[in-house]
Amino acid sequence: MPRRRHFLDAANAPAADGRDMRAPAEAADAPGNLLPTASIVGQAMGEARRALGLVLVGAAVLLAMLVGERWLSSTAEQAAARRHAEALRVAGAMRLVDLERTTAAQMAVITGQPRWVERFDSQRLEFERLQAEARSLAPAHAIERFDSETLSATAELEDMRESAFEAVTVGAADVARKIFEGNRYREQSALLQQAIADFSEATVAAAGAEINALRRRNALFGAGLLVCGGLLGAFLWRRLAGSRTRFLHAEQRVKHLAASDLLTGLPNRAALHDEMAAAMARAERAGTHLAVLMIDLDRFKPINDRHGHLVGDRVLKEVARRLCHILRGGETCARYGGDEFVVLVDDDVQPSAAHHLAERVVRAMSEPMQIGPLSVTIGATVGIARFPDDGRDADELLRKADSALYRAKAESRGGLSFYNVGLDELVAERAALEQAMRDGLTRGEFVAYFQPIVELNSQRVQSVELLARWQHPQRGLLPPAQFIALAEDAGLIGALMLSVLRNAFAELPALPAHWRVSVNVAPQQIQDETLVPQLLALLAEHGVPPARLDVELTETALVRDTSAARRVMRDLKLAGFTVTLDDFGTGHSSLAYLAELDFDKIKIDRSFVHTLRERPQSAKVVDAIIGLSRSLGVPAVAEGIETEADATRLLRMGCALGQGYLFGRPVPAGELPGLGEGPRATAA
Ligand SMILES: Nc1nc2c(ncn2[C@@H]2O[C@H](COP(=O)(O)OP(=O)(O)OP(=O)(O)O)[C@@H](O)[C@H]2O)c(=O)[nH]1
Repeated sequence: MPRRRHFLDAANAPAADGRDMRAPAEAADAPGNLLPTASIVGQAMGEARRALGLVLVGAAVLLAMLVGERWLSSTAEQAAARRHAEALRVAGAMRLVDLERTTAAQMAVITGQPRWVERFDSQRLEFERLQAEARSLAPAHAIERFDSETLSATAELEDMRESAFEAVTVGAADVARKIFEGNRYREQSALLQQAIADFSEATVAAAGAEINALRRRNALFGAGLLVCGGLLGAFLWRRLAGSRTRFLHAEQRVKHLAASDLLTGLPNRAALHDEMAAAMARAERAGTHLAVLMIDLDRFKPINDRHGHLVGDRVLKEVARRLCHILRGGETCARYGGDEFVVLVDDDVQPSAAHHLAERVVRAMSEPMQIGPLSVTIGATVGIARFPDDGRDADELLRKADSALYRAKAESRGGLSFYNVGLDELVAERAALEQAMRDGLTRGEFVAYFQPIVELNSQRVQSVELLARWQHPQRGLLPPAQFIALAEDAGLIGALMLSVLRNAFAELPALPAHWRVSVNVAPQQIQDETLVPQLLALLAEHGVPPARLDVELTETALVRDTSAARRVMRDLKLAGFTVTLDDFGTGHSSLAYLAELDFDKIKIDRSFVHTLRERPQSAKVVDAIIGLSRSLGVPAVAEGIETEADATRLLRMGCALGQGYLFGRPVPAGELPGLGEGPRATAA
């Protein structure tokens, strides 16, 4: 199954919420999808702002922690280093003072001089001060150990020194020496010195350990901070990456919306131009062909008029859906504006393939659409232009496709046409004519002509058919064949009918009061719900009773939209008009349907009357129509009677009324009375 797509597939832009833009109608159905651009941008900006805020807060917290930790740890480390240096100094000083004190004691014993005793005493005091200082620096376990190890040795050494110094004082230096040279004194001195060394070492080691512990803690804290920073960074990175992704999605979505038609979800005109430019550049390089199909819906306006714009919108969405459904790879579609769509075929397309695709489009559009409880039928006409033959840029190609569409519309709704040389002039000419017609309407250039309809048995005028003529300022008097189709195409037929009717009503006082006036209503007007109210308003304006107006509806118009036909028939009859079935025999309607519509007259198409004598088939058809009118209880009117023989034959066949050059050509109202003077028709 080939892939269906439209241009925005190229952008491959899924909505942030996951909706697939390849389902145009559904996408546009989603509530809140009409103006989401601002909120999408706002959302993404909010996300980005929040993520940035988090980054800033995270970075500030990390920085504060880092700075605080650096400050605290450097302060603690400095204090520990100070303590360590103090401990080293005090330990050294203690060893020195202990040495000096021991030396002073030895000297006191050796020399017997009391000044060494005094020296010893002062060193002892200094040692005690240093010991107190060391205690303030030493860890508790070292103090405890020192105290327990030195308590007895200190006391014993004190006693021995006391005894030795007393002996020195009394001149018994030998006794003193003996004490100092004794094993006990040596043991206790060594023990005390060892304890002092251990104590100093433990104090210095404790200070060093404190520094090391601080450094370890700092290293751990730093590592922790690094891990936290890393985690926070990773978290923030993910948040940032997430909001970046959302931002990119939002950006894509905004781009997508800017390039798409909000109602149908299809690419819009700007996107179409971009896509065409890209496709043309590709085709130029590859030397291939492109085709552009300009599609205009037929009879779409009456859907809006009759059922409202919401139904019209749903029809447009259904059109978009059907288009997407029938397109294949290399074929893309866009809404060009209003009820116009464009299909671009980027597939080295040959004319026959473009023709085939256009036919598929026309067929798909003419299938009835179910819109809620309503079943509506529209149609489509297609104009085709090709690259590079018809145009070398997007604007030119679209213009050519539009010209082709214009001609296709002019020829027949539901048709298709290729652009060809000379079409531009034709289109320009039609556009000029259309403008002239609009100007002519405002200037009242459309005048009323009347053609009598007579009773065939008495040849008295029974009514007159109102026929429009265009009093063109340069081209003179133009017959309806030269402007009615254009007026229908340009949507001016309603205005034209009212303008001619207004002129006709102004002439009515000059005509016999019992002459009725027949007016033709175009097929499009059947769908116009304002038709009957407008007619009534015009009649009221001129003081003409509705019973004086006979409305002629063609069989073809009645079969095109049967529900509109039933409604307009009902409204016309309720308003008091009579209704004639025009051009009967050309529209393939069913008899049951015609019987149901309750006509007041049936007109036999002139093509049967003209060939009455040459073609037996025509005589049979005319006979059948007259039989039908008789069985429906309404008179038949034969159009286009030009000879006496035809008039006589038709009368014999049972036809009650006739119209044609035999009884009078269409003339201005002022010339009608002349007919009454002639032998064939007399005003009653
Ligand atoms: N509901 C709806 N109607 C729209 C939108 N855009 C344009 N239109 C109507 O579409 C109609 C297009 O006019 P026409 O092309 O003359 O209508 P039409 O009946 O298809 O005429 P033909 O092509 O001659 O058969 C106009 O009445 C616009 O108001 C839209 O988005 N929604």
